[in-house]
Amino acid sequence: MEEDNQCTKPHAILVPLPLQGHVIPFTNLAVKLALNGFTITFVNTQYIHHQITKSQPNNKTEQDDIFAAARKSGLDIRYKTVSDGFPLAFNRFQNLDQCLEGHLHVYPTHVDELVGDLVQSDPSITCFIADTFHTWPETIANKYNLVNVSFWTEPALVLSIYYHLDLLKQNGHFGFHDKREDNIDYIPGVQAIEPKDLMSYLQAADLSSPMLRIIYKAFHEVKRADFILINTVQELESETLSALHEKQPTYAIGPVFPSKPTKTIVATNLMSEFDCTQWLKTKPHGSVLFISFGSYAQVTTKDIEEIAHGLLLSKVSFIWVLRPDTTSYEETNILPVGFDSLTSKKLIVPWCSQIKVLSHPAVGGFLTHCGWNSILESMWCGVPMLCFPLWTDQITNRKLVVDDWGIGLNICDGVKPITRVEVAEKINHVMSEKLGHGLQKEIKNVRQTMEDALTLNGSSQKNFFQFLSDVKTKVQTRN
Ligand SMILES: O=c1ccn([C@@H]2O[C@H](COP(=O)(O)OP(=O)(O)O[C@H]3O[C@H](CO)[C@@H](O)[C@H](O)[C@H]3O)[C@@H](O)[C@H]2O)c(=O)[nH]1
Repeated sequence: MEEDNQCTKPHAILVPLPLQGHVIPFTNLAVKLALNGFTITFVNTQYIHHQITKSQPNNKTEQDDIFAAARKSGLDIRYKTVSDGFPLAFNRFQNLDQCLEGHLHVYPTHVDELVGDLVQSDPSITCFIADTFHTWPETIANKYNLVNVSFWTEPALVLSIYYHLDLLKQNGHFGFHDKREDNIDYIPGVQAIEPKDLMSYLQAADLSSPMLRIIYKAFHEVKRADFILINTVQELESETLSALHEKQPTYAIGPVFPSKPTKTIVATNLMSEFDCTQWLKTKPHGSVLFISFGSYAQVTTKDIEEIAHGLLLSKVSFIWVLRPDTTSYEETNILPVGFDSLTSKKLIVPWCSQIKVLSHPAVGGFLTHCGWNSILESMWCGVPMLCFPLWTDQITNRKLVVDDWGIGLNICDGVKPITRVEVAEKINHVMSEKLGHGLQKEIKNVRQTMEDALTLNGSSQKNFFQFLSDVKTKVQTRN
């Protein structure tokens, strides 16, 4: 019996991109797979592991192994760390290009070595689940005869655009200094989209940046994956998903959250969390605006100043997550003079549990940089958004939120700089019961769609079970 179980129980190695917005959905996926009979070996970089343990309240037993509590609860999740090639003290964000070069050339060698050791010591390992942004999954999966699964942590729309870079190039919308400016209407499953809504990397002038080289390689690589998992919902992006599915087996399994999103048993925070619960308790229903720009995007001091003044003009209560590196790695005093004085209307924190804050009934709006996790969490909590996209997929995600789904507003038109008056106006629109009624109605529908997708017969659950079954078949037929 034991032997049979060993043979049929799939064992997957999971390797997220070493960034907060990727580690969170990967951790949730690990738990979801383990709850459904997988053995998991989860691999974080030593740097990510160090950041997580540093951010934990003292004396927590899971400090050395973030999955210790999950294992105690019966889940078979093992934990490994790997070097990304840089010393722990190296500032990866401040030296982004150097860090990306390392990710292209050094990090894969370490992952390869680790996977080789793991596979040799444990032949039950059959499956390799890596972030789509990694540039080497095919090589490693092939070398060790593992089923190759790509996990995409952004919307299907964004995947589809990267997937069809060749079409964008052929049609002159990408890869040229004088690019076409008309709509892009030839990507399978994607409605006509304006070039200004493309991800920032595809709008950049430098065509040989390390980031673009990663993109070329990663989206060449993904085409050889056996399966693609996407953290989205079928009903929200059905045409795009169908078109992708025609190319490769693609499964929309989102939102990939813990079963109780506000009570996760695995530590993932890279920064220490401030508890906002007591403060929120004192606020009326729907009266608080939450503001966060995710884990690493940077904002100009000028924009911070306009947002700060806009907040004061709007007169709403708010929680603002201002990471110490929000504007730069040197500047710490970024708020306008006078803004920082304590009033009961505002709470400024370096980091908090975003999902806990968004789930609180006092929160009525979210000024967000449009990271995909933030969007999924806001939709799940039924909180309308004010969109302030900064770079990468956030630009394209904004289109989904504002133009396609009608669950958010633009903070500005994206051409002219943001102004405090406009910021205040938009905040009051989103937060007003009357003016924000349309947004609230739409977001309730989206929340229902997500909830339905996660029921036993819902699309995400069915897709997930189909994936489990397909992966098992594939494992059995590996040569
Ligand atoms: O105080 C905070 C702020 C954020 N979060 C969490 O951190 C995650 C942030 O993820 P996301 O909103 O996606 O933003 P980024 O950290 O910027 O994520 C990166 O990864 C995402 C997924 O690939 C992309 O969509 C983004 O553009 C990219 O910047 C979310 O789960 C938040 O709940 C907290 O828990 N507390």
